[in-house]
Amino acid sequence: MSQYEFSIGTRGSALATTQTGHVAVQLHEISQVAYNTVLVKTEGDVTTGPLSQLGGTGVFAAALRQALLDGSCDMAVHSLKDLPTTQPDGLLIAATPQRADVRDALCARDGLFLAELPEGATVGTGSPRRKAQLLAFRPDLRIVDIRGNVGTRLGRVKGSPAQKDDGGVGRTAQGDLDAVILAAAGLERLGLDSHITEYLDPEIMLPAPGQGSLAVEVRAAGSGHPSVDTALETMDDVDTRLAVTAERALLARLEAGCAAPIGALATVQGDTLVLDSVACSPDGSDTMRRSATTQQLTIDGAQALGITLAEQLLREGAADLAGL
Ligand SMILES: NCc1[nH]cc(CCC(=O)O)c1CC(=O)O
Repeated sequence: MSQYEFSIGTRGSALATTQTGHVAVQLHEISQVAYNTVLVKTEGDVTTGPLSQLGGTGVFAAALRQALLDGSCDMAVHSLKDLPTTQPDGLLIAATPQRADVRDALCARDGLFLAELPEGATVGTGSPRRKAQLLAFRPDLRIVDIRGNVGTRLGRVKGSPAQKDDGGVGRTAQGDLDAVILAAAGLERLGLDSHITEYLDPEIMLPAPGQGSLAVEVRAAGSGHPSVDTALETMDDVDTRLAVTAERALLARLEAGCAAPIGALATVQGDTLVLDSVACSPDGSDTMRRSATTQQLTIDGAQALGITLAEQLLREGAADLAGL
């Protein structure tokens, strides 16, 4: 049985390899099955230019999914928020591990909070969702479209500390922005959370559907290793699964992708699943926040909740508002 091992695919970024490494180690510890890692290059990694203009959704996920389908690997670990809501034939999400911090994080110069940034301060983000919600709260801010990996983005902040051992934060000669916004989960997974100057309250900044959550995807027939399949079941977190199912159902019903100024966050509170959502005009001048709840704590119940809330948003004009 020495050849018995599973093969786990990952993108090459520091965030992707870190996330995949954690999942692989956990699966190995539960199943005692050995593993190997397969590096997969994706279009999102090689294309430069504004993220919001990259062709369609799923640039990060498509190549990983192809590697799964053609048998180059047995499972793939995705950031769920980068995963298109349409599930390809032949693949399924076998586990959504317990979710990390869902919030967006401000990484500002000089320890500043969002409310303390000076009039007209520059904030870097490539996300229309973050841009719109920032401007809704602080219309004076100047939002700068940036992209690149987490370390590159942190390096854009003025006076960001040069550290060789902090995950490759390349200090540009000096930063040019007052702040950037990144997902807290990614920063924490990379051990870079010391750069966070404020965890943004979801009342101000609703995260992307699926933010902070990983998805372990396998072929429909499973990973090919019964004890690894069992380990995947063990790793699946029910509350996370319910929450992200509701958030993604909302996104799918809105026919919106990760480039839309739409935020959503579901949480299990006792016996209730609460779904909060926001649709914004791209310039943040107009926002529509709506919430709904269900006591049906099942996948079907979560899906219905997302669809119901999306349909309410659409009835009230969210498609025109958010440019969907
Ligand atoms: N779009 C890139 C991406 N995909 C997942 C994360 C962070 C981790 C997560 O949200 O699970 C990030 C970076 C970011 O948005 O700051």
